[in-house]
Amino acid sequence: MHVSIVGSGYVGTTVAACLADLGHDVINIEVDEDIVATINAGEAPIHESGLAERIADHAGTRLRATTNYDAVRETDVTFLCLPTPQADDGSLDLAIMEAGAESLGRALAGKDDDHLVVVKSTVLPGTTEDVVAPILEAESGTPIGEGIEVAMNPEFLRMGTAVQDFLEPDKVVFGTASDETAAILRELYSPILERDGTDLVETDIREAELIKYANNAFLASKVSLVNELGNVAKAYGADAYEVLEAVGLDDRISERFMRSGLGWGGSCFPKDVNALRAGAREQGYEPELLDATVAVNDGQPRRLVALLADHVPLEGARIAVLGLAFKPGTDDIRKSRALDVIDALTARGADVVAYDPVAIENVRPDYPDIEYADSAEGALADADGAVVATDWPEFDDLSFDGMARKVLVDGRRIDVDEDALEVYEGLTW
Ligand SMILES: NC(=O)c1ccc[n+]([C@@H]2O[C@H](COP(=O)([O-])OP(=O)(O)OC[C@H]3O[C@@H](n4cnc5c(N)ncnc54)[C@H](O)[C@@H]3O)[C@@H](O)[C@H]2O)c1
Ligand SMILES: O=c1ccn([C@@H]2O[C@H](COP(=O)(O)OP(=O)(O)O[C@H]3O[C@H](CO)[C@@H](O)[C@H](O)[C@H]3O)[C@@H](O)[C@H]2O)c(=O)[nH]1
Repeated sequence: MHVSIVGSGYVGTTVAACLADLGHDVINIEVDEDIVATINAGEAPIHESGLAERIADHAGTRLRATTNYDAVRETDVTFLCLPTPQADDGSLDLAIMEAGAESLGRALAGKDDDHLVVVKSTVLPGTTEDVVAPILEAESGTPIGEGIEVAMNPEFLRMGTAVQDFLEPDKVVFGTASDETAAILRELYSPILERDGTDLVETDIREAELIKYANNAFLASKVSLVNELGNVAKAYGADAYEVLEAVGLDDRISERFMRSGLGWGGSCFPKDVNALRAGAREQGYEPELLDATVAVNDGQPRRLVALLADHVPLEGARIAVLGLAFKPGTDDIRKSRALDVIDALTARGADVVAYDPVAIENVRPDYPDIEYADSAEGALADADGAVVATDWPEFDDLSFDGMARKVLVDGRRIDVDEDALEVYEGLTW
């Protein structure tokens, strides 16, 4: 099929390269000229395992990129993969989606054959039908249902494993208003749907939109519950990891997403949980559990720093922060818990020396006054204490020999030789 993809960030680039790999003819429409040039040169604009090879294989043949929305006219289906950020008050900001829908609608004006517009961005229930569809209709002059159809197909990929998550998903969700539309999506996704292990969910548009939020709210709340149980375990002098490993053996609970510690960050959980909270309030419902999910998450960095302060007077102390990315395997620092740890340490007068294998340059502009080291051991040298904020595998089996005081507070349960330390404290164990 001929497919256009509007927005070529994490989701748009991954989906485009993977659909090209599945045999479709794909064009990315992107406002950033550097991204367009990078894709057309056969290179990946972001780092995701398996992405560069796919772009190199298909660029110039089945995969192209352009800044010109008119390219959608040569395609049958357009995916909107635009950002849906958080507004200052926590609610969902649809300005970029609206601008993209306007450009797309204008480009579709007078197109002869039928066109399907699929919202892949994470949007609250009603957005596709009540915001995107009316803009498309107004700008194209074509009534929805008479040449232009809309659908919603949320994306569940994780950063770091995006290509694999897209090609080998647990589930694919189609939110459509007609079986004809669902049939187009089934054809587009057919190799993925045919593999063992992919469940297909066909539902209405509103449900598809909410499935994405419910999924992220569930996972974020699971980690917050695990963290709350971890804090209780710590208060009792028990090891939360042993407790939760046993709890996870119950099929109804599952052993995945059970790592307690500093909590969740990233470009999705924080903004999506907040958008759902704001949306629920707008609908007249008080989302008390989701409020608590955020409150527990916000408390973890402060708890980590308070634990360290029990062992090291922080005023004037040299403290190593190991890990800056919001999780291992990425240089993304958006809403990383490590930044909250740095804020709490500097507020208490500590001198921070930070290390991360890939994320330092993303932190430096906003934190020009802290020190950066080029290895974990470099950060630990002469430090009066250290904290682990991201569970990079390279932090396993660290040497603490150079530390002024061998005090480590671990927010992520890395593998540590506790005997090599004067003090080792886990956040929840
Ligand atoms: N990143 C993830 O892991 C992930 C996973 C699932 C779903 N999502 C959701 O998918 C959506 C996109 O997320 P992302 O992480 O890919 O965002 P992103 O910020 O990485 O990429 C968005 C791209 O859109 C481009 N863009 C902005 N305005 C444009 C316009 N008018 N026309 C064309 N291009 C334009 C930007 O330049 C950017 O390259 C969001 O709703 C997000 O919540 C993200
Ligand atoms: O047991 C766990 C698991 C995760 N985390 C933290 O949770 C955050 C999110 O991790 P992860 O889900 O792996 O990262 P994302 O790439 O943000 O992916 C999430 O957000 C995406 C965007 O919506 C969705 O598509 C994915 O399904 C969803 O997992 C990170 O800070 C992790 O450190 C924990 O603290 N403990």
